[in-house]
Amino acid sequence: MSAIQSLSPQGLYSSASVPAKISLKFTVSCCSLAPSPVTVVNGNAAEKRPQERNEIRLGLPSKGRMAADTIDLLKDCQLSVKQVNPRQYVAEISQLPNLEVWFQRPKDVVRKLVNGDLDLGIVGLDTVHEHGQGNEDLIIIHDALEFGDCRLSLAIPKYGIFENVNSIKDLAEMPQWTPERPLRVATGFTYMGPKFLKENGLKYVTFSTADGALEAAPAMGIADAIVDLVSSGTTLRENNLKEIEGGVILESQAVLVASRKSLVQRKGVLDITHEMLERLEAHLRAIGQFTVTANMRGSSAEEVAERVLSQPSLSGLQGPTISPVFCKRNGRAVADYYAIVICVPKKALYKSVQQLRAIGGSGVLVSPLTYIFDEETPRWRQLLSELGL
Ligand SMILES: Nc1ncnc2c1ncn2[C@@H]1O[C@H](COP(=O)(O)OP(=O)(O)OP(=O)(O)O)[C@@H](O)[C@H]1O
Ligand SMILES: O=P(O)(O)OC[C@H]1O[C@H](OP(=O)(O)OP(=O)(O)O)[C@H](O)[C@@H]1O
Ligand SMILES: [Mg+2]
Repeated sequence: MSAIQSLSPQGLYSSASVPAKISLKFTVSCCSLAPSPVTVVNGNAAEKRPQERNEIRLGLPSKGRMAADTIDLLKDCQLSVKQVNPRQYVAEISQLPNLEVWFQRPKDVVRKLVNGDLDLGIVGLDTVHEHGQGNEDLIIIHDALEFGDCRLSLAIPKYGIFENVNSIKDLAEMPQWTPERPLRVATGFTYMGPKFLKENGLKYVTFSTADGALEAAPAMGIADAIVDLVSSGTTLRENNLKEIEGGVILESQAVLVASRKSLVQRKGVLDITHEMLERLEAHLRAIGQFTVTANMRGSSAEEVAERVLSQPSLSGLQGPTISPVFCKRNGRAVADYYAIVICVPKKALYKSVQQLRAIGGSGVLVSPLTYIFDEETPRWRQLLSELGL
């Protein structure tokens, strides 16, 4: 987990800060980062200042590919978002009283966190970086919610003058780019795109922007390169474009992000954050694991434990649980068999089953795990230390 790093506001190419040799075609659509205005009627605030509200606000994506996955993830954490109809932008989570859920476009979630109109949000890391623009009030609470995986990448055509260009260094060294004929880049990432190219030594660049289907721009002759999100790579491939070495700007997935000010100053935000973090971590840890039980003949629990621990994939989370399985013999309860219970990473399941069999395990049962609650989540400890608490 980390707060947003190395995105200093100086990196933004505003018309005032763009180096003379780089011209920008687009106008960066600018949101006001100042607090919402307060209407004063007869000397009283007619509208509550953001700082004065009592409710805690969580912003979730109202539309797009993140929306459904966010609701599903919360549901899997037993946090069901009650939205009466899809056009209603406010909802609640009955398990978290005093929390209001507000559905907003992902970029507006970030803007409103910065403004103080939201306290917490779930969006892609790319959106946090692009629309947070290095604002130090934003703090990433959970950096890997395991959906919305993609990367922000620079891509160029596979053909023509780019045929042998395979790295960002090659691209920067191309003699074609001059003040009269700069590299033309199409991107919706008007903060991160220019910042990245500048940092990588591209001197003569212009940018244009569009809301979608950017991959068409090079073939249409509108741009030489694009900066856009890539997931499977299909859209790039289908449009004869390629990524190049050093051209990945950011690896992204869904994150839980908060306003540092809210966490520290607004009553209850830290408690709700703790509960959400615990539920998310318990669920996300569990989905990568199976519970495996097996029976094993042995003379004692210790002897069985030694056999189990001799295998590299069978140590479980904190070591195996081994319990005697009793049967009645000559009127006495005796244990010839022991039941072993371990947690196994999903990826290592088959290897673990093979190892269990190799040491005499039989009747192997595999079941999914729903939650793994640890004593305290490392992300919580790290958050407290980042907040200086
Ligand atoms: N191809 C993809 N695969 C996986 N995740 C993606 C992909 N494209 C985008 N994302 C993630 O989903 C987020 C939302 O993307 P989406 O296209 O739904 O909304 P948006 O681009 O913010 O909205 P709009 O296109 O209306 O401006 C992105 O910020 C990114 O984190
Ligand atoms: O690598 P892939 O799996 O092919 O995904 C990448 C595409 O997904 C996103 O587009 P989106 O579907 O959001 O469409 P839009 O940007 O044109 O609205 C992104 O802008 C790329 O175009
Ligand atoms: Mg899109």
